Amino acid sequence: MAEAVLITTDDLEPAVRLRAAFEAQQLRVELLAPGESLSDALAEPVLVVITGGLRERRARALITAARERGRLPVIGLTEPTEPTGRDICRQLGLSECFPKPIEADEVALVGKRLVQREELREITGIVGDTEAMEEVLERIVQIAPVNSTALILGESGTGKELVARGIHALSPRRHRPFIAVNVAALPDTLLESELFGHEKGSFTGATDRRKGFFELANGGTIFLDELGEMPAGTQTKLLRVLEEREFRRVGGEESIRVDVRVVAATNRDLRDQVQLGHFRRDLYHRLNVLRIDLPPLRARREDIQRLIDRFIQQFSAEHDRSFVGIDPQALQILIDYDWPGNVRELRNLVESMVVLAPGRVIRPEDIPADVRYRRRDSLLPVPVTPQPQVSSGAAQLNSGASQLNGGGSFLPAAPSPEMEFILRTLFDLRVDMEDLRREFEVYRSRQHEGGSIPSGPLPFGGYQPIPIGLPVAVETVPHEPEPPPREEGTIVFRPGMTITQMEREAITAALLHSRGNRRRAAEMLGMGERTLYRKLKEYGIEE
Ligand SMILES: Nc1ncnc2c1ncn2[C@@H]1O[C@H](COP(=O)(O)OP(=O)(O)OP(=O)(O)O)[C@@H](O)[C@H]1O
Repeated sequence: MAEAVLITTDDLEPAVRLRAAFEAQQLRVELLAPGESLSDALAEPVLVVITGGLRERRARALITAARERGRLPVIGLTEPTEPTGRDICRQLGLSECFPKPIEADEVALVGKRLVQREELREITGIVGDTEAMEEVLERIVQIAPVNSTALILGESGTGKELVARGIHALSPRRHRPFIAVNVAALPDTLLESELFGHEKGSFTGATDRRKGFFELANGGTIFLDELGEMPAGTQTKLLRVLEEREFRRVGGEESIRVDVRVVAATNRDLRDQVQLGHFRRDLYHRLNVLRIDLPPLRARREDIQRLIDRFIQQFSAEHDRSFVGIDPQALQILIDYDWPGNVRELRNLVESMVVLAPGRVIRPEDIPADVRYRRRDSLLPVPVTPQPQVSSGAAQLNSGASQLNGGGSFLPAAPSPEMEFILRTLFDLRVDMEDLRREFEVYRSRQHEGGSIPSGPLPFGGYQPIPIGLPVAVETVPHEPEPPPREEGTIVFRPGMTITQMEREAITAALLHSRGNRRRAAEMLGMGERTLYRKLKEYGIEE
């Protein structure tokens, strides 16, 4: 069935002008006569425009029917005498409102963008209804049709590649190749030849002439992920491609011209990299023309439930499991968690729970301990022994901090002020002890290295105590004990840990030990750099 914008004829004059304006935007239009509903339309609606009587029964029925169809956007035209504005618009369940008399071209432009936003969600699978994500989608729609370079900034796992794919998919280049290159995953020695190709014999192993990604992407888009990791020599060559649209293959003399749109992304602060002299200032300015900032997941917690629903649906189908959803308490734990690995971490977690959870609903006990223990708003790292009967003396102490759920396990609730005071004091004490212990170890290791022993007081101040109110947990659920704090370069085995969890620990420890140097970390772990890179992504490990 063809797709069309449905315009009601409640007010015929603007309806006719809007039809012409939408058609000028290459969108088909169908007029909906008074009394006709969405199901009377011959075409599949992609947008509904209600030209009058917004508070009347028919308009309300159309809005409800649009909602029932998922995400069908609705624009409403308000009378000059009617109140208008974003709040009114939301109250009425409309995507956008325009007061009469309207500027038909403006309404059609906004309408087209709404249609494209939904198209974008469908093509890329981007989930997010928060204002921050709506803005991101709007930016993609604006940026897509032009040819300029685009820069996407955001923490790892926030969806930068999805956005880059969205820009390509809505652009006139969409029928040409989209090539994604992860700059950090390629060793420096190979990067240039992978990007720009090489001539036969240009280096050991170059047995043939080979085209690089820029040539392969000709006419399309190249996505350079983790651009902040690009070595200086390659940055210079990239700048030349951006400015002159040409380059030479490694070991080649001939200049090759290409028509490639560059979309770059990084999770590093490129301005800092410029200040530190690690990134070319001119390249930064060349790239920073059109920019999209992706918010971390913890800054848009309202999207978490939608993402979980989407991933449960997706992975239940993929793994042939009949999952129906998530228990409200489990959902709250996931909403409260800080998601350092962002959407990727959430996606991986939901997949593992869909595969491993015994029931058809994700329950709090299906959530791995490390996620439950790092809850944003929990209070303390003190495990409280669970009390099976709430009537005992110990349980009374506990009762302010927990409530019994239907399944018989204790769930954290706000502790009483006395309880909170006691637990906070214990926590402070623990932090102080931890600081003392670390300071003492530094002192002792200096002594060991034969360095001068400070005669004054011990060098306090080198460590940041953990601020109160940060992710620490009062754990009253009768499960795993609280994991002991990690020391730099130490892997702690806890009973119940899986090989995967051990591997995650080992990778984190190796990175700490190598101060973030991936190559050294990979060597220590006896794995290839690419494998390490893949695992960092898989486990959502932040460096
Ligand atoms: N808004 C979103 N809706 C649905 N899925 C998402 C969203 N954001 C990210 N994802 C999913 O999370 C995973 C990571 O996304 P993506 O690779 O685009 O992140 P990234 O920011 O490019 O990460 P990195 O910086 O590590 O390369 C992918 O599986 C992607 O499909």
